[in-house]
Amino acid sequence: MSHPEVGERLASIKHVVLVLSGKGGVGKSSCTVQLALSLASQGRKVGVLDIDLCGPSIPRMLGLDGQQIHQATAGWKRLACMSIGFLLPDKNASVVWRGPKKNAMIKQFLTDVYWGDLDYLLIDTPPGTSDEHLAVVEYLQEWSPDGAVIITTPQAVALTDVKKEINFCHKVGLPVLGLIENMSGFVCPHCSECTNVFSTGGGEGLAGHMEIPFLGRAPIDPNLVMLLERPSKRLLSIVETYERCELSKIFKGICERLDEAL
Ligand SMILES: Nc1ncnc2c1ncn2[C@@H]1O[C@H](COP(=O)(O)OP(=O)(O)OP(=O)(O)O)[C@@H](O)[C@H]1O
Ligand code: SF4
Repeated sequence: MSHPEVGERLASIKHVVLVLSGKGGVGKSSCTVQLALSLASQGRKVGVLDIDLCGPSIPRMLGLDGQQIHQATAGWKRLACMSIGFLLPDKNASVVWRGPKKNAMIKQFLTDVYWGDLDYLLIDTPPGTSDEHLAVVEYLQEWSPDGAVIITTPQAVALTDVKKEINFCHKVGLPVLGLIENMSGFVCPHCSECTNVFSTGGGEGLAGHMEIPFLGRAPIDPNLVMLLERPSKRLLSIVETYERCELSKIFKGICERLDEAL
């Protein structure tokens, strides 16, 4: 089915990138947020669309829980966000919907939200391949999204699911822009010794094997947890706080490689 209204609404957006993960809890939403913060701190206009309808975490991570405002502009910096989390009566409300209702919600997000000019629209998805993925891929089909970034942790059990995710992308004709290995070791804040809690290098090996770009590896960083658990109430001040976090240097490199892949 044709969806020209989606194309019209997204016409002023340069790049649309989906963020996917095979398994839950590997840090997909926090990597989406870090990509957004990193791009915003480089002066890009960034929007984040959260289509993890049953577990939206982007509003909480950006400190927007319970707020109506979901866009902030300061000078050249611009960060916008849309999530079902803004539409629920409270943060403990659960969404128990079948496929057609989820599809309708995603279509509404893609046709009704006015983003204005954006350099990047990052779409955070649920783990695995579900109704939400099929819906977003179908609605974006004619408009041709740039592709997908896949998040994994280094251990074998997560990597098996990543192969499935890559195969899904191939099946639906979604280019894989690259892979990020998250939670790749823990750097001790006292002695800077790196302990490979979940082993390391598995993501890079898999990327080589599947012939997709490896965007980089991000270690476990307690400062990120603090940043995302207690974000500032001003949307753009989280960009400034993140710039002081060690992980921001790593994500700067990841964003540069993402730019190259685009
Ligand atoms: N590199 C990291 N360093 C420290 N904590 C991290 C890192 N990456 C993710 N986390 C933490 O791990 C938890 C899970 O991350 P997140 O919610 O991003 O995972 P997810 O893959 O999106 O989960 P879901 O399956 O619910 O969509 C969060 O509390 C997050 O702050
Ligand atoms: S040396 Fe080992 S135990 Fe000591 S602070 Fe570093 S990681 Fe922790």
